Amino acid sequence: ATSPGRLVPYDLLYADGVRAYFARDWGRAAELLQRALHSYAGLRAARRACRAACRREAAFLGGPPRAGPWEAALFGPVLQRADCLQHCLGSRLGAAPSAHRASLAIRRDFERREPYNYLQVAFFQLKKLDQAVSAAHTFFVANPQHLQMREDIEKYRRMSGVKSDNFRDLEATPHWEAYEAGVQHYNADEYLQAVARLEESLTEALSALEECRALCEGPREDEEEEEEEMQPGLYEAIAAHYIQVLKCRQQCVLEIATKPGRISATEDFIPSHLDLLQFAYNQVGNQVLAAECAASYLLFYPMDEPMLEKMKQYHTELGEDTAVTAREIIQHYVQRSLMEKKLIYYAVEHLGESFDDPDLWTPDELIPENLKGKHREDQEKQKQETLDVKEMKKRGPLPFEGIVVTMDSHQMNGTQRVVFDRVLTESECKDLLRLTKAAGEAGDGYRARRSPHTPHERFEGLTVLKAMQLAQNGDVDWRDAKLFLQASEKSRKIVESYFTPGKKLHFSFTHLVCRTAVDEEQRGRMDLSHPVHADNCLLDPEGQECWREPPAYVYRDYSGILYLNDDFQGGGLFFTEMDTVTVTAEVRPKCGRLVAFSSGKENPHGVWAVRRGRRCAMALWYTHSQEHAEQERVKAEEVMQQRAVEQDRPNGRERQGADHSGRSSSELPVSSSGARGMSWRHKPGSDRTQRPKELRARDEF
Ligand SMILES: O=C(O)CCC(=O)C(=O)O
Ligand SMILES: [Fe+2]
Repeated sequence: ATSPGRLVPYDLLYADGVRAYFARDWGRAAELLQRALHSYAGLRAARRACRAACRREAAFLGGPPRAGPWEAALFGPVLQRADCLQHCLGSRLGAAPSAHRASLAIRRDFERREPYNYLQVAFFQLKKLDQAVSAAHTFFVANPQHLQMREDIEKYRRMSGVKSDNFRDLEATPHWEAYEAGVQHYNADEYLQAVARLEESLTEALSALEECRALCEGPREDEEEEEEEMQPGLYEAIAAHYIQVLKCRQQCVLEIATKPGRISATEDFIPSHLDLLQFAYNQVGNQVLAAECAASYLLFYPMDEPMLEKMKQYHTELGEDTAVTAREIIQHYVQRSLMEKKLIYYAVEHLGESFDDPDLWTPDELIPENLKGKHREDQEKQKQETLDVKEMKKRGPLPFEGIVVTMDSHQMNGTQRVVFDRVLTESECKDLLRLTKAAGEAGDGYRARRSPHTPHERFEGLTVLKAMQLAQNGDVDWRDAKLFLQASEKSRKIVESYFTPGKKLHFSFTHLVCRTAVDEEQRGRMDLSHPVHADNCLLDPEGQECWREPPAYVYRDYSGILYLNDDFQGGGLFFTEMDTVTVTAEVRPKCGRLVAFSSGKENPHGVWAVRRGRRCAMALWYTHSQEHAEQERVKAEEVMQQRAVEQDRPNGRERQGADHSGRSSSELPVSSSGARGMSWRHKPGSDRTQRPKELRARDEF
């Protein structure tokens, strides 16, 4: 069955490979699984090649499209193409194409890169560490929510024999690699490199798009049989088929704009390339290319004011004689897309078809009346996001020197997220850690309890007022307590100036929190240190909604976490999509790092298990609402003030505690420490987070 030119169906190889895997025959499993992947790639390549070839042939045989109803012009070519495809695939695959039709379950497995999950284990057992690592990484890229694999990857990272360049994505799409590098350079103001990588990404994306489009053509021999109730006539069948193809082609935009492992696409992928390139070219002094990108962008959004403004500017700079035209490839892209959309919308209006337009730039006049409402909504949403991005560029300087923005929303795949570094010095972190220690040891029962979130950790929390009270009692150092107030205030200023310049942000709650791994209770642990939640609403992952109602702290507007240390294992903060399982960004805590984000449904987040050691951070919540401003802080500041006054007296008192005016701690309002609601289950039990299950026999496929 392995004669050259003849591909063994990948699902057969896969099934055998998985059987060998469960028989712990690692050598055979690895070989079969690799061959399955190879076959799968071969099959896709054959399809691409045949579709491209048959499209050319059909175009040739069909001649130029005749005038008249568009359906008629396509009547002949579609049938010819179907014939051509069968023939081409048959000769390339060495068997009837139907032999390569795998079940939906298996196709899904391959789309999710499941074979790499098995391969990783097999290679590991064979002590082929390099290959195990790249298989693990390849799987993980497409399945970032897979807890088991995450652990394996962490283990690999700690192994001495593992080189960092083994963490390779064997299925990486070139345009995504280039795009991410390009955007990173762009954000770092490295415009030369940005231009190079973004051009590369644009070229690769357009070529991936062509490949994807080619896969839409011809009979869809890889589809489940569609159960058609009524038997349509030939004419209707071909029209329906043709619309199918067009829709499929249009959806390709989404496919190239979706990064493996993410569920939603980066919207407006192609135009956004042009926008970024336009800016970057201008920055490096290449106005000609900047103008060309601007003109190309305007093909998508002819009325875009800022871009029209730039265009005017380029015209002036370059002289009116210099002709500025859009890129040909983009012209072609837009024209073709518009033509296809027109046909699809015609069918939507007259033939009862439905269509989810993946583009946000589709001109209004193309969209049938009854669909306009939804389309407008989408466009509004997109506009808001574009504004967010532009807003970002406008952000004023941070109110403190030395602080850097390490990651912004874009790099964190979301909205209203940011990471600052160097908010605290090492010595300030040390002082604050000492405060947490001393508070924990203070003899007034303020001791670590089981975490409200997990039995595998202890949880200590200290409020600002409690810190002041401990200082008054002489349990902690006054200066450390004061630093607690100051550091949190500094963070507030940073967050305010970054997210809401000119609009006052009040504290709503301040909590210095340590999470400590309970020794001996970490084995087989699958839960999180803090389950995925949003800070101001109750996430409902099934309904994809977030309820702004008690017990959620609905008045919170922004959240900040200021980290104090990194000498622990696990404990990373991560963000997810609304589904609570698709991880979109991760932040590794370390001294002086402040992560801040809006508190709503756009920022579900959680904390990975703390597996060893103690993780301390200041959790900070802010609100625009004066009436929800943190009362404890007002009192804490009063205590500070009073202390300062007393120290100024000629015979200033002792360093700490001696002036305690007889108030007992119980008279002070006690904060509601600990559980802050919002404890939606993480779903480690779902299939996607487990090892692959045994496959069913092939005839059940
Ligand atoms: O400690 C962290 O990194 C996040 C904690 C958190 O999300 C919370 O307390 O609401
Ligand atoms: Fe939170």
